Amino acid sequence: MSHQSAKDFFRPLAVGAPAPLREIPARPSRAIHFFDPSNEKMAAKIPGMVGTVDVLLGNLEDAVKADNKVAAREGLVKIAQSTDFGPTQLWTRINALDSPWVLDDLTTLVPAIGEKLDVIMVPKVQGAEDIHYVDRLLAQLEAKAGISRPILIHAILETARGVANVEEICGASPRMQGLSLGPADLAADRKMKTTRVGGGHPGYLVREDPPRDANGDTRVDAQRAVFQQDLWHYTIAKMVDACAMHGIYPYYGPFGDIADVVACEDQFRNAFLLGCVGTWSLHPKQIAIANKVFSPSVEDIAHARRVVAAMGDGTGAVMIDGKMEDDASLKQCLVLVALAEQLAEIDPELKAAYDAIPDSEVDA
Ligand SMILES: CC(=O)SCCNC(=O)CCNC(=O)[C@H](O)C(C)(C)COP(=O)(O)OP(=O)(O)OC[C@H]1O[C@@H](n2cnc3c(N)ncnc32)[C@H](O)[C@@H]1OP(=O)(O)O
Ligand SMILES: O=CC(=O)O
Ligand SMILES: [Mg+2]
Repeated sequence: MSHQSAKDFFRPLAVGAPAPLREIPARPSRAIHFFDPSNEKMAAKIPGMVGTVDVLLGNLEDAVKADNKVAAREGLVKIAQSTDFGPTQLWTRINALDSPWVLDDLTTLVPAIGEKLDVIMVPKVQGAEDIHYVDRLLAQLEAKAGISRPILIHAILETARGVANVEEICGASPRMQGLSLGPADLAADRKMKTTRVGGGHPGYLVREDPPRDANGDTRVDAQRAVFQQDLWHYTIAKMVDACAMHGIYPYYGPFGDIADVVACEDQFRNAFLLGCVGTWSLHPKQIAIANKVFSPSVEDIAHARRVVAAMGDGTGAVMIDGKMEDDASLKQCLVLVALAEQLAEIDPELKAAYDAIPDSEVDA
């Protein structure tokens, strides 16, 4: 394996390409909303969705019919050129690197709309070599088109090899913005015996121990509580650690049961609690769920502010409501407070809710 020297890591990979970023900005991205630019009805709704969602993503890969790949690419160019995205980020998901479409995706999109594209999502990433390929090609295309700032890369974690290589993927380029879990492709690649797009499975469970009868014999046939488990816990946790280590951002991915808004909210919340900053939205009704889940609750912010106020210079230990707080719990509270401040800047409703927290709930 060859190793790049540290001094070369932040050098542009093509003469005339913009300088790589040293830090990936923490921009709100609670929902990455997918649309198919070749679907005229869906595409017509996109300009009206600006400002209602943190990220709009023109999807060119799976879920776009093979016959519509060119129309999707051209549709995205048209929408991007004719829309002012204001505070909303514009992302795209290109086709897989081994597909017949991806080269044209990149060589078309960067010159046409590169100045408006914030992030390119790359599916089915297997290892650092896939990121290096896209990195160099983007630098060449940016240089040729005179793009003023680097387009960032987001990888989908959806192959067993990608999961095994997750740390090297995160650190493969200063363009790396983040990772999303791709539970549908990952399940297929791992040969999991499921048929769903994300979410849980009733067969993946643990069962309460059997009771004993008067003779002390176990009654395995007795009614026993079962607890459904999270199929995605291991991968999400591994992804979160790899992203945190490299200063980039982890996201849950798709939740395919559009009608089950309750389980969708649960899956999103598990990801939020484990450290993810956002998720995908496949249908307009998933945007509100994502925005709610990935914004800290008013109760959490009230508590976090109390801890910050009580902890003074940030050292030592205090008791609040019978619980010990110290430097470490303060740091968790500061994560939530910083996120709330960032979201309040772009979401007036959230700002009003956080501003309405009475001082009496904050003063220790
Ligand atoms: C495993 C993976 O790779 S996941 C990522 C790839 N998958 C995707 O991107 C899927 C994106 N979403 C979709 O294709 C669609 O939402 C579907 C197929 C899931 C459901 O579509 P429909 O059956 O049309 O949904 P529904 O009838 O509820 O749509 C209601 C309205 O919302 C619109 N709509 C649906 N999805 C979207 C969307 N993602 N963005 C914008 N508008 C949408 C519909 O056009 C429809 O408009 P109308 O009221 O003017 O008729
Ligand atoms: O692309 C997403 C997935 O789950 O597969
Ligand atoms: Mg996939």
